[in-house]
Amino acid sequence: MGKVFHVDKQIANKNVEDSITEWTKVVKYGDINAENRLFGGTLMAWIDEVAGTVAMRHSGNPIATAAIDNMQFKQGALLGDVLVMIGKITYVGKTSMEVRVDTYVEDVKTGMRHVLNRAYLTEVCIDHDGSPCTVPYGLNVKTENEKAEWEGAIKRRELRKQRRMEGF
Ligand SMILES: CCCCCCCCCCCCCCCC(=O)SCCNC(=O)CCNC(=O)[C@H](O)C(C)(C)COP(=O)(O)OP(=O)(O)OC[C@H]1O[C@@H](n2cnc3c(N)ncnc32)[C@H](O)[C@@H]1OP(=O)(O)O
Repeated sequence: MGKVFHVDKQIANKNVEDSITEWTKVVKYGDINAENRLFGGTLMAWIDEVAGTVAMRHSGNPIATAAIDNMQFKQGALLGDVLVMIGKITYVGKTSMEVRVDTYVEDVKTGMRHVLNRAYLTEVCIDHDGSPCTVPYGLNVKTENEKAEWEGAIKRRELRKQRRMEGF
């Protein structure tokens, strides 16, 4: 586990582009089921890793995934497909961050990308004993898109809170 920041409040802001993370993966034999399709669980693990990397790059701190929203598979990916995964931070709370990960299948002939999955993940900064700690950096929200994501994140946060209060 990396070094842990110990701050009571956020010390500075970072930009969304400071931690944007893009991964390209080719679907290989070890990733597919008997129908030559990418396992959903494998994709979930990759999404988790992309989001975790974004959150670690934003906070400079160890993190844990608290929640993953919305794992709809809009289409499947097949053996040999090229996947592009783009993760970006959308919101920073006191100890948690929301990260959006978009996954596309890219047609290598045309460069066209088709959406496979969109997920929002809640990543929490943790200290040496695994307890939540302050995210050292806030977020500069500059563009209209970034503002819309931030406002959407506040609504999603409320929904998650409500779900937790209802016990699931
Ligand atoms: C330096 C650069 C290096 C880059 C190089 C990268 C290298 C490559 C990286 C690979 C990256 C892999 C990334 C994998 C990441 C895992 O796989 S982690 C493993 C799976 N996850 C876990 O084990 C977590 C288990 N859960 C827990 O430990 C605790 O529930 C947590 C998450 C620490 C939260 O603790 P808690 O006491 O319940 O927290 P609580 O005080 O109630 O809430 C704290 C915050 O979390 C939020 N929260 C808590 N529970 C939830 C929930 N269920 N839903 C939504 N929000 C929640 C709260 O709203 C609150 O937010 P703020 O208002 O403070 O912003």
